[in-house]
Amino acid sequence: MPEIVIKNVSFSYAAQNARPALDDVSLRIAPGSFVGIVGHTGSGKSTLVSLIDGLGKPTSGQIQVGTVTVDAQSSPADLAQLRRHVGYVFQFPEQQLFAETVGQDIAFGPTNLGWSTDRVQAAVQEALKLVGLPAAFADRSPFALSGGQMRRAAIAGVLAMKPAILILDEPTAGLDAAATERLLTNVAQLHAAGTTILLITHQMDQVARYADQVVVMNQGHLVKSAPPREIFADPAFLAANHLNVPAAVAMSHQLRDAGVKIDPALSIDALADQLAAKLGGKHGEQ
Ligand SMILES: Nc1ncnc2c1ncn2[C@@H]1O[C@H](COP(=O)(O)OP(=O)(O)OP(=O)(O)O)[C@@H](O)[C@H]1O
Repeated sequence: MPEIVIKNVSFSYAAQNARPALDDVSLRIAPGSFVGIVGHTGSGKSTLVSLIDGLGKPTSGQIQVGTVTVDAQSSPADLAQLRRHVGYVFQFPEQQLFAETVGQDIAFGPTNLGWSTDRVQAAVQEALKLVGLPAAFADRSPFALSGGQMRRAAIAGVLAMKPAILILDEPTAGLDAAATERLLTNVAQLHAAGTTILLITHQMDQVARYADQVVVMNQGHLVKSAPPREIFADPAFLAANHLNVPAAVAMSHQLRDAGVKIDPALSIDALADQLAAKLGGKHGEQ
């Protein structure tokens, strides 16, 4: 499983840009981590993950994924090497569905990797299972599915290539509560099976529930990389970085850390009571 090491990476979209999209970012992500990447709009989250996927090269600094290292001098072929390890689910991935059937769509990536027909077909079926779609959906038109099902079919196309690192850019945007829950459960299962997850989100409850490391971006800078308990425990830091963490989310995270299973239907008062009982009753004073 590859480690990700980002060393002093800066990136500008255009030389005349007053402010680089990424400014001297350094970060280490251990294999098998679940990383939540958060920050205000335009803070550099998508730019950061797109460089990890080799979609561009750093203006300065280095990105290492496993044994592959890229920098400002790297060739397109070097950048493509990064992609061997990484699957990138773009925002609204269903907009990229194009084939006549779901099966053909999912098969596109594995076929491009040069896999045999049998291996591709097995990967298609496995990917459908991973996202919880019935095997028979392989023969359906992707455009005859619900919005949530289309999203899952598109994600299956990325999973079929069996990436060791999975990037998800706001994967639940526009989904209802049930579809959100199903999708995040799938992602948690992939993580449990060893996949490194990089989740860009504005939903702090998703970070609280799943992430073991939170990367906070602000105006192209990486301002902090730490476990959620550290990030959520500092209201001044949260406010300074425009992170809206409802009290219930912060509390539910502390309870998760303390080993308590959270009932999502609990009111904030009930959560506060549980937290006080578990952690010694100090919470209400903060
Ligand atoms: N293709 C592009 N060309 C020029 N500038 C860009 C391009 N994409 C992003 N930027 C700029 O780079 C900066 C970082 O953008 P980025 O998309 O990485 O932020 P983000 O944190 O992912 O934002 P959001 O939460 O809105 O998706 C912003 O100032 C943005 O305007």
